[in-house]
Amino acid sequence: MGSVVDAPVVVEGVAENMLGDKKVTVVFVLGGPGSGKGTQCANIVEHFGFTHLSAGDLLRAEIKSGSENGTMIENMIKEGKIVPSEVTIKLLQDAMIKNENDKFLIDGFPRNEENRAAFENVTKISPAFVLFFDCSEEEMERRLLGRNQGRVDDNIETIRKRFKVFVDSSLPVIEHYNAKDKVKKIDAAKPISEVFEVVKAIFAPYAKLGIQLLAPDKISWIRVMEWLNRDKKRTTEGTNGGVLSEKALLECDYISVI
Ligand SMILES: Nc1ncnc2c1ncn2[C@@H]1O[C@H](COP(=O)(O)OP(=O)(O)OP(=O)(O)O)[C@@H](O)[C@H]1O
Ligand SMILES: Nc1ccn([C@@H]2O[C@H](COP(=O)(O)O)[C@@H](O)[C@H]2O)c(=O)n1
Repeated sequence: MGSVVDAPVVVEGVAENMLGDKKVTVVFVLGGPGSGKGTQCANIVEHFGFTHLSAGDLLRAEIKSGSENGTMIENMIKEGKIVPSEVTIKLLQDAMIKNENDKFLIDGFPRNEENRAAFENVTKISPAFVLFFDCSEEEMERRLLGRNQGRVDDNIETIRKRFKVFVDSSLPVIEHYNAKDKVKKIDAAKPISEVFEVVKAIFAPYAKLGIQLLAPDKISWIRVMEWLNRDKKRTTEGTNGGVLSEKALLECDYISVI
């Protein structure tokens, strides 16, 4: 019996974009403060191999790093205001370039129309889709006041300001993508595990398959991985030099999909 490895499934029609020389798939994760974006992103990372980039976390790290923008960013966050786009976009872009992954969850961005337009102009990236965690202010307020992570903006005064910024500036971004049929709205008021069941169904095309080598003497992992990595569509060449589809590969007697 051979060993087990994760292999990606074919994802047809998913938007892929350019970041310098790098092709990436981006999902924007939006929703009000405390709607559960970060919590669900952690689940998606674990199950679907995305890299989570939280705009808020990147800005907080920038404050800690002692950067020249640190004081300005800290003041904006304390007031629940949106930091100028060029600052946040630079942080996101650098993080994507540095990371070897090609699938990113961008959480808490774009926060306003300026964020959105500037990101598209600078990176030429448009999202494959947008996850929108929909939750009442009453529930979000309860969660934020109970979060207990020492955040300077988790106090009732700043929370109210953040709710207003969300309604005035962030909802129009969601409406923009909704008009393009790119929004997947999720009822985020439910318990964490129930929300993730819905998220899971949305990300199903990105699921990883386990593959088991049944006859390691007849087929090597190197050969299988060569086939799977041949190109993005996972069309693969057979040993006879012809073209072997992924379906045929997965039906091969020497391997099984688990
Ligand atoms: N579905 C849920 N039900 C109850 N509590 C939740 C749920 N999802 C997240 N929480 C809790 O609510 C708090 C806020 O969640 P989280 O940090 O994921 O929200 P967020 O949308 O990322 O917030 P922010 O935009 O302020 O960063 C956390 O303490 C988290 O454990
Ligand atoms: N695109 C963004 C994202 C965040 N901010 C600022 O950070 C604060 C916290 O963001 P979270 O996503 O972690 O809740 C937010 O209130 C803004 O002040 C931003 O400016 N631009």
